[in-house]
Amino acid sequence: MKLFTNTVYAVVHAIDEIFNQNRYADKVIEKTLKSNPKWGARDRGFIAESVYDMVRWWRLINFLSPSKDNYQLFGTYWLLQGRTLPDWKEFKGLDSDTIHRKYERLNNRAVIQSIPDWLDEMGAELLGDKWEEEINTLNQQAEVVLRVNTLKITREQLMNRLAGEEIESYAPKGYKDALVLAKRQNVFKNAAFKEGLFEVQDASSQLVSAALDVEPGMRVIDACAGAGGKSLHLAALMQNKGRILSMDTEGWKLQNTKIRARRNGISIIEPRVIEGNKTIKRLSESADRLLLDVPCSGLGVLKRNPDTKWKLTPESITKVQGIQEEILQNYSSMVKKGGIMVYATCSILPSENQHQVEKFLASEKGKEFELLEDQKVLAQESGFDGFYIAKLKRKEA
Ligand SMILES: C[S@@+](CC[C@H](N)C(=O)[O-])C[C@H]1O[C@@H](n2cnc3c(N)ncnc32)[C@H](O)[C@@H]1O
Repeated sequence: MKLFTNTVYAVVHAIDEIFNQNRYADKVIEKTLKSNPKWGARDRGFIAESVYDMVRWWRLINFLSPSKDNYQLFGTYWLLQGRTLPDWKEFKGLDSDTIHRKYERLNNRAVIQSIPDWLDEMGAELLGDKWEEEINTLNQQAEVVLRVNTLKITREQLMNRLAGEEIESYAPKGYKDALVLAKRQNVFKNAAFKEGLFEVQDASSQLVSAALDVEPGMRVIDACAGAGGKSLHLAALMQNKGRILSMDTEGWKLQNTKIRARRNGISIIEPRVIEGNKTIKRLSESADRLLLDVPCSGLGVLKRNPDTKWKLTPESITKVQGIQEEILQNYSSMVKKGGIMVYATCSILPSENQHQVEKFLASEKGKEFELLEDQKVLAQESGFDGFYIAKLKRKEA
């Protein structure tokens, strides 16, 4: 593959913004791609993939040929892929054999997997012999998964429509609304997306709304709705009948939910900003179904957001665990007696998952609930993102 100065410059510049200005990789990539409308699909693919890959392998490439110069680091990444470099002055001094020999001699797992030492220790402690395979899987590129908007189209119809545009996909077993694209590509410009026929949502994430067993006509609360991915799915499962209160502490995220609901042809979603405990108290015992898709470390979605591993710290994980605990304690009162509550994270750490549910069930508030089932979705087993989904019932009396 031939390298071009302008697209390599875009990658190097984006890396500088991510690591030196502490910006989110997805936002930086979005801005970079917008900066030059003349780039075609191949250029865009090259930029996005190279930036994500360099972020993913940042510790490893810095170990193999330490440098402050992002061109040199790009060159190391490129050679590590088994590719060759052009004769540019920016790549002077880089030698493929030296880099590969150093790589082959490596025996430190945290460096090989390109993660911080603390994360390797925490993962090994909490996941035992499943950790190595899990982090290995999470270091791979994510597939593009669509969730069919069944309010507008069937999965088969969408598959055929996309195939007509030479976008091949397959229907993964066990995920009834999902389609996986055979080749990674940006589908947000596709007419079918603009018509609201699908959303981009990982297959594991699609298990969350399904676990709530919603029915048309129910009153549902999605208490950490964010941009509304799960709310939209819930609305489709309810055939757009009933009411969904999509709540979040961040009002700007709920604005996105509104836009997406309109595109999806959904009218039953009502966004509501959480302004404090009063908002929650007013909704006491009002929901047939309650979704707590709580903030978490995001360690289950490292494939998609590789920069998470450089932004997280053991302290930030402890902090988010405190928020999860509070949400379980304070928000669970919103579900009616006899109703169902789902607690979900996109984390693979038991400390954010089953340990939280165990702690909740042992507490005074938790005594009113029983655990019906939980799914510990590891990326290595599902092939998709890592998730945790616990389904609890509020006892009748
Ligand atoms: C995992 S994300 C939700 C993703 C969303 N459900 C979706 O499917 O797109 C967690 C959300 O919880 C929100 N959040 C953080 N603290 C909260 C709190 N105390 N109460 C409610 N939401 C909170 C965050 O703003 C974030 O949008």
